Amino acid sequence: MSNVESNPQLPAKVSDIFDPTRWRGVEGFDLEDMTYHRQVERDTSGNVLRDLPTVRIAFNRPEVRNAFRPGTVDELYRVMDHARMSSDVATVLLTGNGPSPKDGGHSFCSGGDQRIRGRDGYRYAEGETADSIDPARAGRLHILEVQRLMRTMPKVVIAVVNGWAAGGGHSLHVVSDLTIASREHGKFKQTDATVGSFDAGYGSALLARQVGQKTAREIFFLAREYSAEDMVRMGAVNEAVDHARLEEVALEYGADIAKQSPQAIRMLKFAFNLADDGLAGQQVFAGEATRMAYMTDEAVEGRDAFLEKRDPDWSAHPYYF
Ligand SMILES: CC(C)(COP(=O)(O)OP(=O)(O)OC[C@H]1O[C@@H](n2cnc3c(N)ncnc32)[C@H](O)[C@@H]1OP(=O)(O)O)[C@@H](O)C(=O)NCCC(=O)NCCSC(=O)CCC(=O)c1ccccc1C(=O)O
Repeated sequence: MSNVESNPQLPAKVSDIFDPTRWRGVEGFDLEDMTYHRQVERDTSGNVLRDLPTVRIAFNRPEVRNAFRPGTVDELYRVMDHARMSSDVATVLLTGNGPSPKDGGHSFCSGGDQRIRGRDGYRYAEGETADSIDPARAGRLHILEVQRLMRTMPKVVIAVVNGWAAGGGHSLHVVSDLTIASREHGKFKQTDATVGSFDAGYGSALLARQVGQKTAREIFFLAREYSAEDMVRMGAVNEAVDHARLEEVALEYGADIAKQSPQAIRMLKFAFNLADDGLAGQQVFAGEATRMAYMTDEAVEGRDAFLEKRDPDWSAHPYYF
């Protein structure tokens, strides 16, 4: 064992392709269904030298193919929002831990946990099954709130599909900015309609933008299984990668993203979203345009003139054309 690997500060190896030397656990979260790690640089003894700009958020219920229950979605929202508000984070990797200790199956996410699905949405439960549902708490469909957060956060979200992406898990890959998938274990299947559910928002309409109307309808209406290579051909996945190298390649993507201007990345992300997101997309794009305007001397003059109770002097600021 090398010096690094024997360092007790290393996080637990939460997944087959997780390299503990590249990460530290993010403190302050008491997580049951998710894991949350920050990329770090370590010295030869394994001590952290500095944080690097990528975080890793992972589903941690591999025994049920990383299906999500309401508590999972609560945790996912909290860590995703923390990543959104961390001003030195450029890229979020969303993935699944595994393989399953029960049968060795690999999964990214298999969508809503069908065992605790009620008539009003997914129910909070003490245990794993329907008999432990909390009758006092209403059902939730708040994975859609996570989708909106992923879509509107000014960072690049990469789905790192290490196994099954099914149902609502398929939708999470669709709403991610980029997707890379395991050549051996990455599998895609839109099972919503099979279980009487339907993502009639990003999961279907945005998918149609990515792969075309006929192909998107095939994916939903036939609920067939597709490989990572199939999805690359269709245009829904950026790259199929050897399983052993999947997280390494994801970090290479993150390193390339970190070389670009943060402002350019967020303006580009919001520009890519704008037409499909309508006025909500325009609002997000326009908010960033306003932030940039506030950084100019011209906007500072407007604010200062108000505070100094004088007319603004725009003479130094031409009508650019
Ligand atoms: C993913 C599979 C294709 C994998 O198949 P396989 O490798 O053969 O494994 P299995 O033996 O089937 O599964 C192993 C083990 O895991 C359990 N399990 C798997 N998936 C789930 C699940 N989603 N919920 C509960 N349990 C699950 C399975 O029962 C086995 O347990 P054992 O005890 O060991 O028997 C396959 O597993 C599969 O098809 N899974 C179901 C996929 C699915 O239908 N998901 C739900 C789709 S609906 C949805 O996700 C709604 C989400 C949502 O909230 C939403 C709401 C409104 C609008 C939009 C959305 C949105 O989609 O986001």
